Amino acid sequence: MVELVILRHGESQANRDGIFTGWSDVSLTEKGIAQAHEAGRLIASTGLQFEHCHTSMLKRAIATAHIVLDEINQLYIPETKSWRLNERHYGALRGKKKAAVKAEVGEQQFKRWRRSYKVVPPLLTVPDYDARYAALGVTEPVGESLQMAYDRLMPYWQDQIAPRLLSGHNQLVVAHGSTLRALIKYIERIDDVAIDQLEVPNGEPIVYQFDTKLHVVDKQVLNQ
Ligand SMILES: O=C(O)[C@H](O)COP(=O)(O)O
Repeated sequence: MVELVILRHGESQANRDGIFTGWSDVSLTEKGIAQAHEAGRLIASTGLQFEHCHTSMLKRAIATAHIVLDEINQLYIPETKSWRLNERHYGALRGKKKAAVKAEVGEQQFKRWRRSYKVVPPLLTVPDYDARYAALGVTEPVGESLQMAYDRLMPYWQDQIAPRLLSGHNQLVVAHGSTLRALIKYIERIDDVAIDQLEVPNGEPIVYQFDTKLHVVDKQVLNQ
C-alpha cells in the first residue's frame, strides 16, 4: 500500500482577516504556525516516511510544509514548489473583504463565486506581474474557476505525484483550500455539483491509502 498525505496550510493573515487571497503571498498567523506544528505531530504519529514533498510557490504553504517536515524529522527529503499547486486565483475579488462582498452581491452569488465548480470570479483587467512566475514563462491568471484550477493542477498530478505513488513511494502535498478541493475531486471522483459542499480546513491532514492502481483503499482525516 502506498500513502498520500494532503494538507492545507495553517491559518494565514488573510484567512484571519476574512480577505479573498488567491495568489497573494501572505504569511501564516501565530495560530497558523501552531496549526502547522500540530499537523506535523499528527502526521508523525502515523510513522509515514515520505519520498517527496510537493508545495506551491506561496509562502503560507511553503512555511507550513517546512514546519511539518521538521516535526516529522524529514526536512532532508526532496521538495518541489510548483505554481500549479498555487491557490485558485480569485481575480478581482483578491484583496477584498469576504463579508463586504457578501453584503454587496448577496449570499447566493457569494457562494457561487466561492464554491461552484465552473463559475469564474470577476476578472482582473490586467494580469499581475511577479518575477517568480515570469522566470518560468508563466503568465499569472486574471481569475480562475475551480475547474480552471483543476485543469492546471492535473498535469502536475499526472507527471509528478501519480508516478511516484505508482512506484510505491509515499508523497506529501501541502497546498491550498481550492487546489486541494480540486485534487480531492479527482481522487474521490466527486461530481461537478457535489464538490460545492466540500470544505478543506486549515491544518488538518488527510491520509489516502491507495492500491497499486491508485484506487482509494482508505481515507483518514487526522485531527486531535
Ligand atoms: O484564497 C482564499 O481566499 C482562501 O485561500 C480560500 O478562500 P475560500 O474559502 O473563500 O475559497
